[in-house]
Amino acid sequence: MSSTLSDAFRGKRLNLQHKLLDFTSLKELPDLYTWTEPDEYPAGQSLASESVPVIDLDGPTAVNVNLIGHACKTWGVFQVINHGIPTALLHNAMCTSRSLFTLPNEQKLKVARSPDAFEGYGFARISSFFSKLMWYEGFTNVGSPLDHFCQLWPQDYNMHCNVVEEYKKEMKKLAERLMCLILRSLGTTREDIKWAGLNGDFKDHPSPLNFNYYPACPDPDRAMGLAAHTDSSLFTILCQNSVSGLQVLREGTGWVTVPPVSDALVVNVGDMLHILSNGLYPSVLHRAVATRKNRLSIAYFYGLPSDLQISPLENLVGPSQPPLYRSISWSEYLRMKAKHFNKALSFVRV
Ligand SMILES: C=C1C[C@]23C[C@@]1(O)CC[C@H]2[C@@]12CCC[C@@](C)(C(=O)O1)[C@H]2[C@@H]3C(=O)O
Ligand SMILES: O=C(O)CCC(=O)C(=O)O
Ligand SMILES: [Fe+2]
Repeated sequence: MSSTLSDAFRGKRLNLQHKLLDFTSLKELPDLYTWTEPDEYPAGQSLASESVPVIDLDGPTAVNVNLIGHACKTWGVFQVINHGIPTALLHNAMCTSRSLFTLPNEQKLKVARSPDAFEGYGFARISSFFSKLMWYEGFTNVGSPLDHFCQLWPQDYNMHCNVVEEYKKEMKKLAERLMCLILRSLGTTREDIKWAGLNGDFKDHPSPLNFNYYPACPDPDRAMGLAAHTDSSLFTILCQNSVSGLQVLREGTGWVTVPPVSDALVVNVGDMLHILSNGLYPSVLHRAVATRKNRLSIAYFYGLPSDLQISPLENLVGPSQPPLYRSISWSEYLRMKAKHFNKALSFVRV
């Protein structure tokens, strides 16, 4: 990860001074975890006609493009099946994640994210915007996981490193494929976009991986897994285990659950795609609710070369549709997000 990206979080103090809880032994919700933030949004009605689109990537490409465009525009989220990532790899990545979070606290704390750092183990990064803590543990990886994994698993680090490296390689391939489809759905191609690279290869894409763990909660209705937020990425590819907890905000409906579908991956629109599409594909507000069962997810944030300036696509702006956002780099945007959280996009609006 380039230093400019990690700089985004420099000085953003996280509540790491709080003692880590041994979640497994708790029968009641400690006060610090009793979520008191008012929920501004109603719970969604699960109408059969209103479920998050599931897109088969094995289908004819022309269909995918339209379906993907429609899903991005109207939902900001969709699930993909037949995406080409081996089931065994998804399973192994989940096993590595489970193995990480079930290590003793002293072990996990060896790789604790320091207040200024980008990578490592800790509370939800967005904790600093709330007075209460989330029922959550996370681990962020950007470059090679070797240093951290050697400390976590002095014996087995190699196996876990291989899994994570392979997972990131496969995610990158899928992300590039999805990006092409998304660009086509916006009426452009990656050949038309300079930053996509001369050979059509997206170069130097820092794409952080976030391992998320929501331990079984004794009182889930009064706790919060991960509070409502949008991602800063172009889009995020999320692998979730079989425990449901992810919800997206749907205009006119409220919170809608994204049900775990076997072997499917969830794709959600982030703020950089919102800017690139001139607001046509809005980034989706989402959250993870606390549950009575252990829940795991792995988020791959498909980013942009850190210092590259992006602005709304040329073919989407004109005299009748001026650009709604100024040009900005991902590293500058991450800095704004770390400061203004869910209001960051409004600071980029012209
Ligand atoms: C590049 C990143 C995006 C992210 C911050 C991170 O360094 C890795 C974690 C990501 C995450 C996950 C939870 C919500 C979020 C807003 C946060 O604070 O950390 C996102 C960040 C983001 O998308 O801006
Ligand atoms: O765990 C989930 O379902 C959501 C995770 C998430 O939103 C994130 O990592 O940004
Ligand atoms: Fe997210």
